[in-house]
Amino acid sequence: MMQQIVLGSSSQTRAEILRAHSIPFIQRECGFDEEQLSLQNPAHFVYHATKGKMQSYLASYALDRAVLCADTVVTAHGEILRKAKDVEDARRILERQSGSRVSILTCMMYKSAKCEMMDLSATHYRFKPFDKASLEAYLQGDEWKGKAGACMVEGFCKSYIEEVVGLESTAMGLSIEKLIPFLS
Ligand SMILES: Nc1nc2c(ncn2[C@@H]2O[C@H](COP(=O)(O)OP(=O)(O)OP(=O)(O)O)[C@@H](O)[C@H]2O)c(=O)[nH]1
Repeated sequence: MMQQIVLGSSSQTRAEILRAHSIPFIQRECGFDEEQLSLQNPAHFVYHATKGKMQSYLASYALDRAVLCADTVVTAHGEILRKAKDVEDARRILERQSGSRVSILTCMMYKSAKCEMMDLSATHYRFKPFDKASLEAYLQGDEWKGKAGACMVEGFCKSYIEEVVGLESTAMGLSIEKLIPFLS
């Protein structure tokens, strides 16, 4: 029986990925504010955000269970695209990705009494131009909220994928295939 871990993240997507792989977990917030980071390099950003989340978690909780933290950003045209502030911001962020090459970077840090693991992976897409009416319909809903780049590679973006290099799980926020070997 796999040991229960702590998902140190409020992300529903990450929780769904763990559930889909039958990994027992409880979810705890880390309370780290990424807004304090002013890093332009996306890899540096997700690394320091994940490190901050892990440090914040360990300052609040004992290591009674293994803990997993992660951070994800989208980049397009050299710009880091994070979570949209409102629907206008979501429209701007998604239009930057339409018909473009987009990379989604996820950093994960896992710490247990036995081992520590850090993984930083990227998944690269080339999207066809987004259909304007479909984009507006997507923006009228709530699915884009709380998601890096307002995008859903398994949802709205899926039909526009012309090329992909990397794991879908990385693009969704948790490179699960890289984590599983470390789980007891
Ligand atoms: N469903 C889905 N979620 C995505 C996709 N891309 C990014 N996300 C989610 O977007 C969020 C990125 O924001 P983060 O700051 O890394 O994490 P968070 O959701 O704020 O949660 P914390 O770990 O508590 O900070 C995560 O929840 C990712 O799982 C995607 O293509 N599909």
